[in-house]
Amino acid sequence: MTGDIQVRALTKTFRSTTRRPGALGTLRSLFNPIWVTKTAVEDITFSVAPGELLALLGPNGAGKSTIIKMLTGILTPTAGEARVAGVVPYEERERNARNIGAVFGQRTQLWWDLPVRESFAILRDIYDVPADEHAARLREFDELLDLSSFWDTRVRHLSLGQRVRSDLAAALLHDPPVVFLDEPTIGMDVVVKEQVREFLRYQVEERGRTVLLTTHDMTEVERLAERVVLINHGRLVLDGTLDEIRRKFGSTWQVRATLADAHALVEPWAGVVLVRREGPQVVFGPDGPAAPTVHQALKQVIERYEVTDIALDEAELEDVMRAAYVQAGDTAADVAAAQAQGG
Ligand SMILES: Nc1ncnc2c1ncn2[C@@H]1O[C@H](COP(=O)(O)OP(=O)(O)OP(=O)(O)O)[C@@H](O)[C@H]1O
Repeated sequence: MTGDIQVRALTKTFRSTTRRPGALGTLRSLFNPIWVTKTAVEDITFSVAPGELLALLGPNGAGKSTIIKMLTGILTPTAGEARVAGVVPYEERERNARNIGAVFGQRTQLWWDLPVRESFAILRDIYDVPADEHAARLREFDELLDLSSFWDTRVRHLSLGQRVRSDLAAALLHDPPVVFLDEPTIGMDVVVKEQVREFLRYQVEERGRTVLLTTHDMTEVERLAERVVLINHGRLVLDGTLDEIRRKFGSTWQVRATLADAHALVEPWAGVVLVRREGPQVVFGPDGPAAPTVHQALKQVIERYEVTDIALDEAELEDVMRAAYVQAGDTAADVAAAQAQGG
């Protein structure tokens, strides 16, 4: 089972009408509407390898859902193209549907008035899954998601956590190689969140599924993703591994060391400040744009001092991402402005 996602120069603009102010204006707008164009996704290119989990991140309104809607075949791009497991989703919606599973944390795809297990049976028939395969997969999902404790309950009576676990199982029952998850754990308690993350990790690592995940939860990104794509105002601002992004933007590290000699002379050096000192305990931090990476700093401390213990605190991913948006976003804006001026 393999599936990859290829997105090239993908663009989506929405055209909608807006009203003029006042009652007369509203009336005039009925006969002579004002059209406005909104570019939700602009010239986005990225790919996800088979068996990889990529987190697609960005602030509210950045364009994440619009990208997922094009990849699931719900929307057709204005320009550019996308392929999911070799299929152009908006040209072959049915073929694409067999290759993908999708979970939208904010709404269910299940039949509201039916017990969960009946929804599963309907999906088995829709996707022509052999009965023994269906039963085996359901057993596997039950082990990881504990579905049997509530699968005879009507969907409308499920808690949020139970509902999303059911949605996840429903999305994967036909064994799709590619899975789209739009904020799957939003509003869940920590225990259920962790259960869902374990399930997703299993699906990627053991079942080789390709996953595109959107989330605002940085703990989730840290637990699940190796690579992230950041978008802002519909444009791609960054594509890299978490390590690369931390190295580039995570400048708020601290290195804590215990010196062998409690009275040793300690002085800052290029790009590094002494944050605190209490006897043998010293804490170093980054100083300015020329600061070393956390790994370089660790090495420099060991080279300079005889230490009996050393530890490092990395920046919270949330802070790293904020720095990435600001710095990478500015760079992207500069590049776009230079291109617009023919520079
Ligand atoms: N059908 C539509 N018509 C007009 N504008 C739209 C439509 N769908 C989305 N947009 C606009 O496109 C932009 C991107 O929206 P999108 O839902 O993709 O963002 P998002 O990154 O998923 O945000 P969130 O994190 O809030 O879910 C927004 O400015 C939104 O208002």
